[in-house]
Amino acid sequence: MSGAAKAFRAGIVGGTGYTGVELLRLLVNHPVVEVARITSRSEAGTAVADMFPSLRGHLDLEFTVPDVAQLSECDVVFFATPHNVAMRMMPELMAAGVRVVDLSADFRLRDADLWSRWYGEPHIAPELLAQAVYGLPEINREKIKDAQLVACPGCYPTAVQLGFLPLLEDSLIDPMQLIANAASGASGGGRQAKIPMLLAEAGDNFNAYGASGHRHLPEIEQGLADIANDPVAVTFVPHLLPMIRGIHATLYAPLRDSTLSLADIQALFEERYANEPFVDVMPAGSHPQTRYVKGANYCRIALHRPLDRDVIVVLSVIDNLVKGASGQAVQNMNIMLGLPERAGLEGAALLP
Ligand SMILES: NC(=O)C1=CN([C@@H]2O[C@H](COP(=O)(O)OP(=O)(O)OC[C@H]3O[C@@H](n4cnc5c(N)ncnc54)[C@H](OP(=O)(O)O)[C@@H]3O)[C@@H](O)[C@H]2O)C=CC1
Ligand SMILES: CC(=O)N[C@@H](CCC(=O)OP(=O)(O)O)C(=O)O
Repeated sequence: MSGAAKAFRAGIVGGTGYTGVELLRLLVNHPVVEVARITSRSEAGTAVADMFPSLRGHLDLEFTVPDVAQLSECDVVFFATPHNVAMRMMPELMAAGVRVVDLSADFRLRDADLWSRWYGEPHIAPELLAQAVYGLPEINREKIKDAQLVACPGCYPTAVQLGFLPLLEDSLIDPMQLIANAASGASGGGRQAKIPMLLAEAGDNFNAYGASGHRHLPEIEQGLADIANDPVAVTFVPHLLPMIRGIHATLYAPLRDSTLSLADIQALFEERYANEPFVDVMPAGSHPQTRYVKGANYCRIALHRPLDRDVIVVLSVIDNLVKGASGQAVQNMNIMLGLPERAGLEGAALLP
């Protein structure tokens, strides 16, 4: 454990969940950011390395109860809490001038009424929704630089938006007929997940859920409509896969111009993502696997045009806890603090 102080101090609210411990895993290797505060109401006073022995030797810190004054001493505060928590503390933290990266859904939707329809209670801080910048760097990098509050995208919305993005930006597909089938590992349900995530329920099984309407649908449609500059309609069906980490999204889009070849579209994707440090366009016709991104901050994408028909199939994979949550949060923090975007996120995926 190095005793040398680093240049920036980070706080984490909600450090005992999967995204909290993933933030810790990434930040202990960050060259210039140190975790100075980490909160848990239930584990206050417990050493972080006692709760998470995976961090023994990396971090000498105890959980404390969430306290705005203490958090205000940090350069950036992450919320790794369930929905409906960050919005309660946000007005006070924002007034204290703290910069915040929220991993929950509290500030992802711009419309407070839409938010409360999907999240089940009135929004506590609707006046802050307009200030929140949606934290998908591939779209909002410039706005993220100066943002005080960044709302990190959900895991499914990250995989889906990055897959459709170049096609919608160039109006190549019919935005009203998009289909996204996506499957997630069980860590997507969080550490407090209920019965469906038990090994005996989720193991050796595969099922769709939320097919009649999942809370990520309005977020996906809001993001894609911004990209398309037009209304979009997406049929989105999430599935639970018996694995720990990873999302595999299979996206289907009707092509507007049948004279475009797969090679043309591949070239478009390669050009659009050429300068993106964390989006990898694989050779056309390949099949990205979730293990190609396990533990890493990448989204890997591959394109298909089956039998040369007028449908583009995009395969998009991420690690739900990294590019889908904590890695993307660190990427946003790097942009906000003017640091190299890859700082702390250099690691390659874990294989096998
Ligand atoms: N798992 C994933 O793949 C992804 C998750 N997310 C989102 O990230 C967020 C965190 O998820 P996850 O890591 O699974 O953790 P949990 O949802 O299990 O949240 C756990 C943390 O929040 C703290 N917490 C709970 N209630 C409160 C409260 N009222 N005030 C302060 N702290 C509270 C808990 O500590 P204590 O109760 O001890 O205070 C605990 O540390 C969620 O919004 C989730 O939806 C986003 C993308 C992907
Ligand atoms: C497998 C599983 O249950 N996944 C979660 C979504 C993942 C997630 O945490 O969503 P947020 O980013 O919005 O928090 C679900 O479907 O509710």
